[in-house]
Amino acid sequence: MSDIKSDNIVWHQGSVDRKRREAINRHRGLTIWFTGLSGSGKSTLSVALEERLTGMGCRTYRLDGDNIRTGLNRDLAFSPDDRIENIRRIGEVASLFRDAGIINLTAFISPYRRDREMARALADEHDFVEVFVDAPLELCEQRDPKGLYAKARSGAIPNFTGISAPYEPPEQPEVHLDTGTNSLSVCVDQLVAFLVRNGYLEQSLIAAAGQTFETGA
Ligand SMILES: Nc1ncnc2c1ncn2[C@@H]1O[C@H](COP(=O)(O)OS(=O)(=O)O)[C@@H](OP(=O)(O)O)[C@H]1O
Ligand SMILES: Nc1ncnc2c1ncn2[C@@H]1O[C@H](COP(=O)(O)OP(=O)(O)O)[C@@H](O)[C@H]1O
Repeated sequence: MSDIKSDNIVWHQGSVDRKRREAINRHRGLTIWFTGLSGSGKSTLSVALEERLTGMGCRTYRLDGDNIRTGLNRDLAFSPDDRIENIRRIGEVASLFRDAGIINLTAFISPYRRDREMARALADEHDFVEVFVDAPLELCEQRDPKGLYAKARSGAIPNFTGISAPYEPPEQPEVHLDTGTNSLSVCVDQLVAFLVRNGYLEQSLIAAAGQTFETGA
């Protein structure tokens, strides 16, 4: 890649590859990328979907904005440049998890379309499922699970998404969830149905969990 700062970097290939890891896991490495306003339901959904997938015997890992910002990305705040770098790093981390054969669920506002597309571009086709967690700003503000909208309205938090910073909704997400109207369990069922319908989950995993799904549209 042209933007690598160092010369003399030579890729080192191991002997265990992604295919072998995936064969053991009985599913592909996959990124499920949740995007939406604060309070739209990204964290809640990713936790619930991870619970469901783990119940089927899938290997999963959840990457959540608030958590990652206490560690790997603790040097980043919420300026446009910092958000771009936040999502660039998460795109790379998600790529590592795919290579590990793990279903990774990312819950970041990821407000810029271009950055989400950059994260997608690191994945093979079909290995990146963008989920638009859609709830109207007014509802997110009513929910205000962490009291951040109130702080943002009072001016205590600058650059707050939806109030004083932009959010660019996906144009063609693989899954569009209306969390303003539908319950959490309906949304999780929609997600699982999408994964089954599109061949991400083997029938044997689903059968082992004793679950049945309506996979129609
Ligand atoms: N200014 C501002 N704007 C938006 N959100 C803010 C801000 N300051 C702090 N928070 C809290 O940080 C969480 C969003 O972090 P992300 O890493 O997902 O943001 S981004 O993708 O870089 O835009 C977000 O979490 P969620 O509510 O889960 O979305 C907030 O808890
Ligand atoms: N269908 C739904 N999916 C996800 N969350 C929902 C849904 N309906 C209501 N909620 C509620 O909305 C809030 C979403 O908060 P959270 O998951 O922290 O959002 P985000 O991670 O996008 O900031 C929670 O209080 C959750 O219980």
